Amino acid sequence: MSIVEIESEDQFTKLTKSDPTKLIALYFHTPWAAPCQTMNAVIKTLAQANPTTLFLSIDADKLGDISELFEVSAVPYFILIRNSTILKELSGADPKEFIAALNQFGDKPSTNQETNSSASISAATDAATSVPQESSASQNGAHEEESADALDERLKKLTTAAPVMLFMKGSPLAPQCGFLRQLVAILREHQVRFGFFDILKDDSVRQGLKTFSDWPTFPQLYVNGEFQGGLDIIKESLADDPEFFENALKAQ
Ligand SMILES: N[C@@H](CCC(=O)N[C@@H](CS)C(=O)NCC(=O)O)C(=O)O
Ligand code: FES
Repeated sequence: MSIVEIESEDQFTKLTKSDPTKLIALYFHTPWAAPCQTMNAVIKTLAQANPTTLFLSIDADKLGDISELFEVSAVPYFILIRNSTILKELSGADPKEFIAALNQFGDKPSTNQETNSSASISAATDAATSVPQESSASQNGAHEEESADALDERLKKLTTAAPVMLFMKGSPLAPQCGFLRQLVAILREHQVRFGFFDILKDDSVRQGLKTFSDWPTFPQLYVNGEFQGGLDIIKESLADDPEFFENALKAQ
């Protein structure tokens, strides 16, 4: 089964109810988020390699009601469902995590398909080098010898990966501390769509960003590649200007 691009809520309801025992993979994305561009290719490959799984692709901006139903506040976002039960939720552009979840909950593909899929999946994974969350590869030492310049370059890319980028501990659905929870709530309240990076997955980014932004703590919020501040500063900025986010997004 290839991937179905959802056009309406009705179509979504019909498809998700048609065969409850089938594994359904929801892929939330937006046209503007750079990490989604990479994941689009990965998802296409995975849909071909896992014909028994129903892949539904959902534009989170266009289909806000479905996104709200699943409390999707950042993209890319994945949800695996079977028998109307959420088996797994994943956020961020880490193809490896998604592939592992599919292997865990999906039906095993035939040997032939397995060979094909692992080849193309690793190609798709390689393509993800410059996007957020991929750098969790540093956990396995992939960035061990990263020079100061290379880190600086990577931070520049990360801070501009989406118009609004939040550097946080954990993910928007599972913020790992109260400061993060508050800032995520503020962003939701103002209906700001944002990309995020989990700094707990990459210590080089965690430490490097403190120097890069000249700011010692997290959360850190970037708009159009410009550092805006941590939680307290964002609260102050909003008190001074209720349209702070709109204005920051307009400024180039
Ligand atoms: N008042 C700060 C609170 C942020 C804060 O104190 N964060 C700490 C604890 S989450 C931090 O990031 N420490 C540095 C680290 O964990 O690397 C703000 O406005 O953002
Ligand atoms: S992780 Fe402890 S206060 Fe944020």
